[in-house]
Amino acid sequence: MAETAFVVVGAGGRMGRTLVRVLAETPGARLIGAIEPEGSAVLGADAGVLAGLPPLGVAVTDDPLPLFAKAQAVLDFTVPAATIAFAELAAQARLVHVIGTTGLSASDEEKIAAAARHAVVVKSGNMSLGVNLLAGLIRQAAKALDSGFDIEILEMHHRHKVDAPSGTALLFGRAAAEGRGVDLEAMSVRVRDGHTGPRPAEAIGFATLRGGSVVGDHSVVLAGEGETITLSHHAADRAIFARGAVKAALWGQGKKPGLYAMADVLGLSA
Ligand SMILES: NC(=O)C1=CN([C@@H]2O[C@H](COP(=O)(O)OP(=O)(O)OC[C@H]3O[C@@H](n4cnc5c(N)ncnc54)[C@H](OP(=O)(O)O)[C@@H]3O)[C@@H](O)[C@H]2O)C=CC1
Ligand SMILES: O=C(O)C1=N[C@H](C(=O)O)C[C@H](O)C1
Repeated sequence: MAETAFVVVGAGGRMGRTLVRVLAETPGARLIGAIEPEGSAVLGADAGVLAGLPPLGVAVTDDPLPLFAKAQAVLDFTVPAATIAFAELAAQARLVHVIGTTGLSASDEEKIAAAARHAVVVKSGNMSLGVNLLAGLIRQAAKALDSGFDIEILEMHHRHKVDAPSGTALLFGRAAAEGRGVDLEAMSVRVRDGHTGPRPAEAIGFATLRGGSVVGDHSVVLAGEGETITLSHHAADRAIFARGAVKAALWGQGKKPGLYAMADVLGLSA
C-alpha cells in the first residue's frame, strides 16, 4: 500500500498530540513533520514522545516549507490566523488540507474558499462520525416538526476552549436552519441577559458552558407545547475527531480541488 505523508501543525496541542497517536496506528499513514509556532517550548522535541509514544524520529519545527514540499496532507487544529497562513501554503504545495480549527471569521472563510480553488480542503467544526450523522438527523427533525417546536442548542467544553459557540454547535445550528428553511445568521440568538422579552418565533438559540476537562457535549432541544425532543452527542475521547481528520486526508487524495465537508467524506451529504 502506498503511504501518505502527513504533517501535523499545532503538534504540541491537545488535538495535535492526539493526531500523532492516531497516525501512528493508521495503516498507510506516515508522520513526516510536526509544526509549532516560533518560540514554542516544544520546538526540537520528538513528536512521538510529546504524544506519549516511543520516539518517532520527527522533531517539532517552526518551518513548514521543507515539510510541505515532501508531504501529501496537512492536519490543522490550531488557531484561525495560523490556519489561514497554512491554507495558502498547502494550496501552493497542492496538499490536502484538513481544517478542524474553529472560531473562523467570515473573512477567514473567504480566504479558505480561495485556497480551495487550488487544492483539496476538508473543513468541519467537528470531524467525528457521530456528530456528522446527528447533524443529518437534526436537519430531518427540524424539517418534520413545525415552527411550534422551538430550537435551542446547548454545548459544554473544557475550560481552555477560546471560541463560542463551538464549531459543532454552529454546524448543528446550520443543519437545523436548513431543515426549517430559515437563515441561521438572521435567526440565531447567541446571548440572553436581563429583560429579553419573549422568544422570537423561528429563533435558533445557543447556550455555552465552559469548565473542567469536558471534551465536548452538545444537545439540540426541540421544545414544543407539552413535549420536548433532545438530540445529544457526548465526546469521551479526542481520538474520534483525529480519526475523522485522518480519514478525510486519505479520502481527499486524488480528488478535484474544492472545499469539502466531513459529510462528503462520510457519504452523508444531504
Ligand atoms: N473540528 C473538530 O473536530 C475539532 C476542532 N477542534 C478545534 O481545534 C483547535 C485546536 O484545539 P486544541 O487542540 O484543543 O487547542 P490547543 O491550544 O491545545 O492546540 C493548538 C495548537 O496550535 C498551536 N499553534 C498556534 N499557532 C500556530 C502556528 N502559527 N503554527 C503552528 N502551530 C500553532 C498552538 O501552539 P501554542 O500553544 O504554542 O500557541 C497549540 O499547540 C480549536 O479551534 C478547536 O476548537 C478541536 C477538537 C475537534
Ligand atoms: O475545542 C474543542 O475542544 C472542540 N472543538 C470543536 C468545536 O468547537 O465544536 C469540536 C469538539 O467539540 C471539541
